Amino acid sequence: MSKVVLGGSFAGIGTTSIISERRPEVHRQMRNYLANAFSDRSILEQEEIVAASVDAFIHIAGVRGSRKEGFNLSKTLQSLSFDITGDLSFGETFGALKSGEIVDVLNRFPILQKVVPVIMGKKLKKLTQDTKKNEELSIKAVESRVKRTTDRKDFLTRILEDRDPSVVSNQQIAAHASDFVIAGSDTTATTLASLIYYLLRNPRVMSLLTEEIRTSFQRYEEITYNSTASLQYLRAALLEAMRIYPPVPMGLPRAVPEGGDTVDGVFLPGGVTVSTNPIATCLSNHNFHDPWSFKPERWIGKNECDDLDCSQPFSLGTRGCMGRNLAWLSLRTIAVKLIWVYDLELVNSSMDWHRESQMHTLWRKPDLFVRARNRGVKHPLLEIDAVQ
Ligand code: HEM
Repeated sequence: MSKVVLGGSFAGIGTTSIISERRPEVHRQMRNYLANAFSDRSILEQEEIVAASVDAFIHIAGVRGSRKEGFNLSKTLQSLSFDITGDLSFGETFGALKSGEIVDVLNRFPILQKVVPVIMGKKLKKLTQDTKKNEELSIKAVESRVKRTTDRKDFLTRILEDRDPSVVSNQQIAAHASDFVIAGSDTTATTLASLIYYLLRNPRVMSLLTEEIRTSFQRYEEITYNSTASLQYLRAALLEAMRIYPPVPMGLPRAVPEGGDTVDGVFLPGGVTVSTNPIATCLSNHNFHDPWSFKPERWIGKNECDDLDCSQPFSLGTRGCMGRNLAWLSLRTIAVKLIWVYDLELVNSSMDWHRESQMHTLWRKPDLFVRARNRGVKHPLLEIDAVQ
């Protein structure tokens, strides 16, 4: 059984959701009726919606990143992942990338205000504290998506297809939808920020990954979920980024079942809360050789030095991440498109971004200013005169 982990929406108005629901049987039912929205088939259908936001991000990276002062990659990735999860969950984009302001998103979707200030810091909290709206706006967004006749393939497509409205209300769907944004946006943005930071601090690794990416594709349009699946060094670099900087850094609480149980040779009475701390397991030299070094090679071929199973960024078991297919779609296509088009450079090369990060349930990530220079790719998307 799990406690509320990354927030959990709507509990205040009597609706539990996939993250906040604690009764195993009810939670299992929820997972069953949501599973279809996250299947491999659904991910392929959702790819077009995801790609629209990724392409907007690639354009913006070129416009803003070509300046001497660079652009804040960490914040822009946060906006991108908000737009992707919002678009899939509520049937409309939040527009965070274009407006450059996550505050606008929060005013439209106040349910997110509970968790986002944890991630983004006090300044944001102050900007949004006057908004007294409640969950109604999220429900309205779902209702309007339910009424609309559309052939767009988002999470709601499958959820609505499979639902019995007498069992799963619009309010229930809105609660899940808010959870998807909370669970899927910061985690994806964090992994990519960690990846790019560590690549820029490790030129050898960056050059191997760049070689793999640039020799695999002739045209931008070839970069897809399926075509990036065979990139072994990319997969390894992403796994290493999630090991060295776990996107969900807190120990996820689990209750020992009634009657007690034995964990690692120690008997624990029922009801006791246990957890495994990802930072401790991923950065312990008992589990990983030279744990503070960024070495994608750990994840390739035979490895007798590391206990790779100690890094479980998506967790395991009945509460493990439902969105991992979607996460891989975003992680792979964003990283590949960025590196295929641009040569990247840290603006402040002496900054220790990892050391300056703070953990407040999730990560409070410092700014990460990066320059992005087009290596000579010609594509209408990359013309620097439209969106800024
Ligand atoms: C790199 C990206 C991601 C990472 C590292 C990640 C990690 C996790 C972790 C560790 C959990 C487990 C919580 C627990 O065991 O209690 C979780 C749960 C969950 N994740 Fe993800 N996640 C990612 C992306 C996504 C995305 C893109 C979505 C969908 C929009 C998503 C949806 C969910 C949901 C719905 C749950 C709750 C599952 C349940 O309680 O049954 N995640 N995620």
